[in-house]
Amino acid sequence: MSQANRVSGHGPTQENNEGGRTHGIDTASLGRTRQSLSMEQEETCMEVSGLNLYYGEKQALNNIDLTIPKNRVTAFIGPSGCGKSTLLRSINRMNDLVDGCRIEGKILLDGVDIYQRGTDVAELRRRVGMVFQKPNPFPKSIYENVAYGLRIQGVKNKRTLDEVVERSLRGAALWEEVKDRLHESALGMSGGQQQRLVIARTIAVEPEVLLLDEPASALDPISTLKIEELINELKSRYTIVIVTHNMQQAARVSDYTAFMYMGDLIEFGDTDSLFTNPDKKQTEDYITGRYG
Ligand SMILES: Nc1ncnc2c1ncn2[C@@H]1O[C@H](COP(=O)(O)OP(=O)(O)OP(=O)(O)O)[C@@H](O)[C@H]1O
Repeated sequence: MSQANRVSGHGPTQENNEGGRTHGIDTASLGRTRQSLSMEQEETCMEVSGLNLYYGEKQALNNIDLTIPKNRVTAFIGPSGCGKSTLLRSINRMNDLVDGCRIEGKILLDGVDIYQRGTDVAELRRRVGMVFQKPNPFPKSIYENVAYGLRIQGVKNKRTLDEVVERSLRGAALWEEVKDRLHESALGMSGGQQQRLVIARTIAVEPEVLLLDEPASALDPISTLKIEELINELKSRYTIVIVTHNMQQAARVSDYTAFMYMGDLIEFGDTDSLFTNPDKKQTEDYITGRYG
């Protein structure tokens, strides 16, 4: 058992690890070198505490407590309807836009409750950017898509805009593919390129956190791989939270994983431990494909 599998909070007794390949998830072929992870050693980026969320009468999240570590990738997994997207959208208050949605509890960003009265929600969404399942570039040029957030902030200087556009496109691993057609419509790009463009647009305004809601589920396998590689590169600069239906993907890209079921956070831990030696029976049933 690796060091990563001995992190506190996971019982050592379950006999379910067969030489690195457990529950159908091949943790030995994660495509990157795992470092030993322990929440005790992580810097906190965000802290969710006592979060209850209701859509009208229906409660969708039940008393969620979760610490999101800085400059790591945290994955939310669980069967359809368990509340992954709802929790993700709570982290930058996207649920404010849903009629009848009500929350109790706190979500701290750098120690400050994002739900406290007087929070500048537009500024919060700049700091906590979001990328959705379906790429949603604006019907504008590639350049203008990336420059959009700065233009909204009133930046007019061409040199500044050029620099940010190039830096963001490089950051999203897209520059080489588009540098000769920056002024062509973004709608002419492939789906995978569009999704990386949306990531470039999001990082152009220098967020601290990137929320990714199934960012590769509408993409082909090669584009998916590019997004996964990009996530691995971006985490040195950003805290990333990803919702994914794909457990292999969660195992490949994330450092920490939260397993949710029917609005509850069942288990949270470092990804290797959660997939190879889960604490809870419900987690084990899910990752072995018994439901979901
Ligand atoms: N806008 C909404 N209004 C009412 N109920 C909603 C709304 N959005 C989600 N729900 C309900 O909240 C629960 C959690 O939904 P959510 O989309 O967060 O789950 P999920 O785990 O992300 O699901 P999936 O994997 O299918 O996307 C579900 O019962 C869903 O029907």
